[in-house]
Amino acid sequence: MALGGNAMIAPDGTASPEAQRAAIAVAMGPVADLVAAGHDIVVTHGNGPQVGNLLVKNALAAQVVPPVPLDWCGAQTQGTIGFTILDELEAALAARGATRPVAALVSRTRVDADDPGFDRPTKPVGRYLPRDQAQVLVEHGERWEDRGSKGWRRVVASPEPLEVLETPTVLTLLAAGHVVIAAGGGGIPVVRQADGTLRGVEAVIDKDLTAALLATAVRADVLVIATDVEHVAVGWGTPHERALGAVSPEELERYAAQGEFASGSMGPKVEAALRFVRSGGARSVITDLHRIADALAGDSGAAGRVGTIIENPERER
Ligand SMILES: Nc1ncnc2c1ncn2[C@@H]1O[C@H](COP(=O)(O)OP(=O)(O)O)[C@@H](O)[C@H]1O
Ligand SMILES: NC(=O)OP(=O)(O)O
Repeated sequence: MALGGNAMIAPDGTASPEAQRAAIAVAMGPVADLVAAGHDIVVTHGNGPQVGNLLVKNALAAQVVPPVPLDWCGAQTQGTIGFTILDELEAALAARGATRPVAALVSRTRVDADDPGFDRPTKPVGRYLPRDQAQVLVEHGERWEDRGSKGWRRVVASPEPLEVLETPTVLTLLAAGHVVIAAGGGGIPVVRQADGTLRGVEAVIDKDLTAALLATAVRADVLVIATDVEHVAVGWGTPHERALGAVSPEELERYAAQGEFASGSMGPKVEAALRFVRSGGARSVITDLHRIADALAGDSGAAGRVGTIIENPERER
């Protein structure tokens, strides 16, 4: 399951520790319901808002303490978000009378040092700012992008995830009955050097794309992409908006090629869902975090099928 970074801050974007803990406590309810129902789950979480905030702290404190690179910031978000998820998921499981051990893994994701993503930043991080304030930071050398109605957002390099290096450990923990929190923020980006050693690199990997990779590697039955909308839509934000329920990979690929899904938000989710079923996974589900149980059960809500469901036609249910 990939859990959106926005599910881990307050709806108004407040990212104080109290607001993050409260949001994560809410987010762990639906996850705990699935665990209590007997599912084995690996959770990958986002870190876009949080990692961007660490960059701001770096910049403001640079005269006092040395700034740390972006891979360190990513590792820090795995620590703080992982720690909070552990607390809140354990509490939510206890409230349901379910006892399952939970483990949060500091995890690295290998990327290619020559990935074109290093030259073309695409990953939105941190807070939204009005255009004039973003412009000042652009003049100081930062890359910012117009993200629509919410304002402008900083963008950083986001190379393709190639391999979650902790996959064997995830499998060991799953086999031992743990709920596993892994590859948070898409994983700490590392490259393999000529001498075989690893080196962290400055980037933020898209957690949905990493989730597809990890779900394939652990042979998950289903990739769940939990976000804040119940359906993927075509014609999104227009008078012709139409929610997608059950959709074939071919149809979804066609819409993606027509530019229906925004980069940095729904685009990577759709791409991740497609990659998982194209790599042999049975089913991908994109829906609101609070509707995941209904979507997995195949329920029909008042307005029809809950969630956007992409089935692999080559896999029997
Ligand atoms: N075609 C689309 N259908 C539905 N939502 C879309 C679409 N294009 C962009 N979005 C936006 O994508 C958002 C989810 O992406 P994002 O904010 O990155 O989520 P998360 O933090 O949960 O990973 C939705 O809240 C919606 O505003
Ligand atoms: N790393 C990442 O994809 O984070 P968000 O989902 O929070 O953008």
